Amino acid sequence: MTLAARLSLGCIADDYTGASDLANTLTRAGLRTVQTIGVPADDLALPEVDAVVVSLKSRSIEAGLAVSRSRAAEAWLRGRGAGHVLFKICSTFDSTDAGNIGPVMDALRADSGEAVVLVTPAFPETGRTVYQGNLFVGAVPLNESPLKDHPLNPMRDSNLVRVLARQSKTQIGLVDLATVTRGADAVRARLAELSGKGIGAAVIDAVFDRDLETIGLVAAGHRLSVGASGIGLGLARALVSTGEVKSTTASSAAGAPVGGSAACLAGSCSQATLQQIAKAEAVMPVLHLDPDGIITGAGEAQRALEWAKPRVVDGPVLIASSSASDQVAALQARHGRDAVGLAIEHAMADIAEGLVQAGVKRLVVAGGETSGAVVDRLKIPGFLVGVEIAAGVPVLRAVGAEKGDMLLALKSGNFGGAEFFTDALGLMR
Ligand SMILES: Nc1ncnc2c1ncn2[C@@H]1O[C@H](COP(=O)(O)OP(=O)(O)O)[C@@H](O)[C@H]1O
Ligand SMILES: O=C(O)[C@@H](O)C(=O)COP(=O)(O)O
Repeated sequence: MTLAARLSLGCIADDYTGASDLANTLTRAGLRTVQTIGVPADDLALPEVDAVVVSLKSRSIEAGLAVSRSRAAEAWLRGRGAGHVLFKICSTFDSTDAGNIGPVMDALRADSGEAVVLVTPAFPETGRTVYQGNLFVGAVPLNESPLKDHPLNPMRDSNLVRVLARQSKTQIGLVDLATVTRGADAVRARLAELSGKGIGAAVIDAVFDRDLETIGLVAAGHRLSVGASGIGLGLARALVSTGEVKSTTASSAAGAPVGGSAACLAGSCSQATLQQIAKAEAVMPVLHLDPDGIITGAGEAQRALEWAKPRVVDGPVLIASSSASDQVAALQARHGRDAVGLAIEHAMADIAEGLVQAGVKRLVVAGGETSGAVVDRLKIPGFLVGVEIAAGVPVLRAVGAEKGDMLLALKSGNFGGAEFFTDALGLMR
């Protein structure tokens, strides 16, 4: 692997869609960036880069495992010279009280020797803003947004100081918007004050990109931060403005067309994805899987492949497991939340594998956990970032994949406009 003399930014993302969102943001801000799946093998050939985003599937696994995998990624990034490591979490702070943001932050903080960690999931471009420590999704607080019904990480408290305090061993402070608005020195002074009180992490308000630029300037002087693409934007702009990184115009890494057939898989049950599936019905064949059939082992994946194979030769198809929140809740009540999630992810991976064997080379996947299961099954070790389809979702070109050239789009459940599937396929040639 070829890297710049010293990696300017190391990132650990807790899911694969989140990683591609961050890699997209860093690329657009001028950093040469690559997304790897897990810690890359030494023989993975990658171009020279300023930033590496190591993708983990650690958002919804047992906390101890999330900690050990994140620490291994951090050690690898530090070993390549990364002075700053960003732990990329979801812009909707997806995690239960038994969740992993706090434990991973605590472990990375200890490893980094960081006094006080900056934390913000703000990502204004996608409507995620933080005020007085409360996360807003568009116009509503997190606990009133559709995230209250997320299948794996239902978010019922919008106050992130409280949410993080329930997960972390350290006390959590707040840097409010008034302080951020006064500039980097005011933020530094507030952090020093919090640190003096033994507070080990601070949620920082951010409403506009300019707030994230201030935060980025401060964060760049630290060893560790926690947040979504917004703080990535701030860090990237700080690295460019201080001359640490020479800005590079985003190249069209999607490069030459790959051809082959195209397919879409949706495992996200978010309102945005449900709407995108409904729109897709008008323009491509759509198969709705029977989620109960998947769990009771009734050969749903095989049935889906038999349906899809004759159709993909004529044009793209979409296969979806997604259901509305009341049906998700009913299914989980019958079979258990984890069993449902895992069984459907496994079926989606089976379907993706079968589709690729049948000649699919362009694949759109909706859902973070779903994307993780699919990419792992396809044994793709990394991605280069291509053009942006929608905020937070780039076209990705697989590197080092056994199956050869492939283009993917890994869509966070919540991202993209109503016509997302068509928009994506239009840019994936
Ligand atoms: N019909 C369904 N009922 C219950 N759970 C489902 C259904 N379809 C998919 N799932 C599961 O819901 C979870 C969705 O998570 P994810 O793929 O991360 O989407 P998002 O990006 O919206 O968070 C996955 O574990 C998936 O297997
Ligand atoms: O920050 C975000 O919102 C996304 O990058 C993200 O993490 C996506 O997670 P999923 O919604 O589970 O795909």
